[in-house]
Amino acid sequence: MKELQYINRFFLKYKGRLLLGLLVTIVAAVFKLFVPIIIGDTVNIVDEYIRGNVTDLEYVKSELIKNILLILGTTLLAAFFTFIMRQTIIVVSRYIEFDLKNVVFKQYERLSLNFYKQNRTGDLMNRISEDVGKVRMYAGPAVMYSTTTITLFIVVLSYMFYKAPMLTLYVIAPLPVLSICIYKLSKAIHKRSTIVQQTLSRLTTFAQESFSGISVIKAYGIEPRINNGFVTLAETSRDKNIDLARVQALFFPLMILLIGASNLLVIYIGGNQYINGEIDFGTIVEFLIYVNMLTWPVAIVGWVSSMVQQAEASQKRINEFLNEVPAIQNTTTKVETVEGTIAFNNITFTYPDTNITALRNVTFSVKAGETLAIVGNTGSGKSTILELIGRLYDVQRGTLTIDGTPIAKRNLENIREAIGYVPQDAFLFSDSIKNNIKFGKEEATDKEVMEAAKNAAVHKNIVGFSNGYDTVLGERGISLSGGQKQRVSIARAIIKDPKILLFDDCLSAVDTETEEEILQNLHDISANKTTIIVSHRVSSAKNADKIIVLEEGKIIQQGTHLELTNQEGYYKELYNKQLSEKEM
Ligand SMILES: Nc1ncnc2c1ncn2[C@@H]1O[C@H](COP(=O)(O)OP(=O)(O)OP(=O)(O)O)[C@@H](O)[C@H]1O
Repeated sequence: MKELQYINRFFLKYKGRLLLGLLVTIVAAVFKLFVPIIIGDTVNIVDEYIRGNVTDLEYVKSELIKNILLILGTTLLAAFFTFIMRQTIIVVSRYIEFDLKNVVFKQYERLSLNFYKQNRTGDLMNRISEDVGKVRMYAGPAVMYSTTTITLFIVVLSYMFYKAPMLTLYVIAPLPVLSICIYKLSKAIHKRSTIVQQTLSRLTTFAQESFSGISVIKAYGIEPRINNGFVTLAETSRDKNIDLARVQALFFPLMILLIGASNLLVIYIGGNQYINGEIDFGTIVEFLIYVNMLTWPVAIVGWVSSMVQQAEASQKRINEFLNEVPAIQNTTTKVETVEGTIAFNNITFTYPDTNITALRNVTFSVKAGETLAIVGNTGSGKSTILELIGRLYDVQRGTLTIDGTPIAKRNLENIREAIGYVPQDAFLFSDSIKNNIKFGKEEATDKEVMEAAKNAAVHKNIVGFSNGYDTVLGERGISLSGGQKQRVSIARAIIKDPKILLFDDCLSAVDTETEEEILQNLHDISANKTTIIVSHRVSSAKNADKIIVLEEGKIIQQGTHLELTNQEGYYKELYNKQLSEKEM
């Protein structure tokens, strides 16, 4: 229960509703007690009449009608309180589920990129849905059933002992056996359902990947192989489900068996006591109802304890993530304006998860409003520089300053607000093109969206679609070409009107003419912005105020286009190569 202590804060938050729920549960249990008493009383009246102790038929009839009305009234009240009980306790558990999901999601958002490298998406999804769901079962049904059981037990058993102590001892004897059996059965069911869940998730992942990669599967003609893979997984899933169903099928027969045993005891022992004149006939009937009333709560003790165990395991998994401290911390809440001067001073950076040293003693600076281009072979560390500026990772050796202050000492939120980042793989959401662009500025007007799209040279493509800017992208909509995606992603950065623009090789999929158009537009837009363009093309770099050339994490050349084309080296070679390709 140590891990589940985390949930106490939510119990405290909803204490009013919860207390009301518990109170109503107790009242509902007390009302349930009255029905068997009235039934017992009714049977006794009839018994007395049959035995000739009471002869006034009218009196018997009126007593019976009175009792029927009482039973009806009490049952209705018990039902009403049971309804209120569910409305309070179960509703509270839904609130707690909602709160917990939000807490986990917020924590996911706070965690750094490294965390996402170390944990699989499926696992993150499971903890926020499956595990939270299991904890809800503890916060709602487990609390409700435990309260019902405890109250019923105290109320019903005390009354039973008061009415017929010996008979009570006999009839409750099978109940602990029932509870232990159900507990063992619940554990076996839990074990099997975990396996069923795992096989199901493997099956879903397989199907999902097959659908995403359907074009590759068809192009390679490997449908039969994929089909066989699916059938094998489906067979395993079927077998595990059958295994689970077999154990589940034992649950009700076992309950019926043990209730039957208790009923027999009531009839046999109670019958003997009635014959001996120790109890009246109504008590036997009353006890029969009580035994059946107690069986379900007893069975539930086993079920609830297995539910609590599962919730404990799930909360432990959730706590693991909640206790994770984000690698990147915001050290100040002071609101700061960002001018955009960026300086790398002797920075060496190694990725913590792979131990790959991506940058070695890198030193350069860009003044606010200037444009810097970074060129270099693939894997030379270009993207890493942009990631450090966005503080997706913290610098380990050397210093990175923004406007002269080390980046770690600046307000992280302000830094990120000041950056418009276009990643190498443009990511667009399954939403309209307009909303994808507005992602950069939520309150942007349609005119601003169009303006940004024009500057990113994608407006003409968008208006060519039948739904224009409302065209939905992704699974349920159309897919854009690589170049179109890149340009929508550029529009998203432009609309933000940030102080720092970071373009990570985001013109690679557009033709040189469109590239030229976008660069021309950027030139106007970025007049007062610091712009860093990562590219493999000299055409993207040539107009920059400064160009740096990276090789295996080191700066091997830096200067302007003119300076670099006038010296032997990587840049000049690249320039000549791309020039001759263009002429061909
Ligand atoms: N998130 C990461 N975790 C671990 N290693 C990484 C990560 N990103 C990049 N690397 C490694 O760091 C090195 C530099 O990568 P980087 O992406 O900065 O190169 P790049 O110059 O941008 O390459 P490209 O032009 O192909 O995009 C590579 O060896 C790469 O394998």
